[in-house]
Amino acid sequence: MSIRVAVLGAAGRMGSTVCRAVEQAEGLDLVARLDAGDPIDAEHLRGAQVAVDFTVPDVTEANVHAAIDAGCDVVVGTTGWDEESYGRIRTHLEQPGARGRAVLIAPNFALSAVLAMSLAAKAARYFESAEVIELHHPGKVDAPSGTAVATAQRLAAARSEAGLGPVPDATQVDPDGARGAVIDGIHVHAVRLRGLTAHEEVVLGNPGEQLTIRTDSFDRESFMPGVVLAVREVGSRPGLTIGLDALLDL
Ligand SMILES: NC(=O)C1=CN([C@@H]2O[C@H](COP(=O)(O)OP(=O)(O)OC[C@H]3O[C@@H](n4cnc5c(N)ncnc54)[C@H](OP(=O)(O)O)[C@@H]3O)[C@@H](O)[C@H]2O)C=CC1
Ligand SMILES: O=C(O)C1=N[C@H](C(=O)O)C[C@H](O)C1
Repeated sequence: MSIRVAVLGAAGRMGSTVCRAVEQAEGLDLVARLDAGDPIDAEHLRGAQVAVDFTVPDVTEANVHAAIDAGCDVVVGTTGWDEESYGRIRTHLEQPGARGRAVLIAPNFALSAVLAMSLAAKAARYFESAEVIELHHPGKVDAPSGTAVATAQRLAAARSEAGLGPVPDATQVDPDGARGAVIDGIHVHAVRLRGLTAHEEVVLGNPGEQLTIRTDSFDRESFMPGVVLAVREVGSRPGLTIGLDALLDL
């Protein structure tokens, strides 16, 4: 029996790639392509069991609530989530009408990026300094990337667990923000460049040495195995799952 899938943001860069991947995947059946202006309700979702959201940060949370209300499990790749919005999804999933429903939200579905984040978190405790540089296509609407935010949070958590203090930094004068965004104490730098797709470097430094962990998505194809895996698995994980790590046993 195939899993019926709806794609939200179906006309976008990721949504259109996801539509093709779902059409080609064994055991998945693409039943609805929704984009801006389309209501997200049972009628328009056309019997979908899983809705996949690759839209824009401003609307993704509302889409997920609507898809849950329409009886779907949801896989989300859109950025813009934080602890408060995760909390509202958890609360929604505890309501009687939504119990048993599942939502999986991942900042990055590419295997190389998921592994880079995991390796960086593992390495973080051994280095005095840590910074994140993310590099993307110039059509991206948000900065820093969701992946960079998640990476910085994981670096910070690993450092704190290991008892490390703040990263060394003598900067006192920086009127234009040249040191980048600071997320949980980790500096994050965003590059937007024609020709790029999605890339990230985590640089970790000690006296006399540096470890660089780099992930490159040259093509949106790189995200598809992770998205297809999430569509297949989400229904067996009721509640909210954040990140692909759990599905990969990392
Ligand atoms: N987790 C991951 O692995 C990845 C995540 N992303 C993230 O996915 C998101 C989408 O990226 P990308 O495809 O490049 O962006 P695009 O701008 O190419 O696509 C977004 C699409 O969503 C549509 N849209 C806007 N509002 C709604 C709505 N209310 N309901 C349904 N559709 C809507 C847009 O329509 P219109 O243009 O008409 O407004 C557009 O077609 C971003 O947040 C990005 O960071 C990207 C790559 C990988
Ligand atoms: O907008 C993109 O392209 C990407 N967005 C995600 C993010 O913000 O982390 C994932 C990937 O970096 C591509």
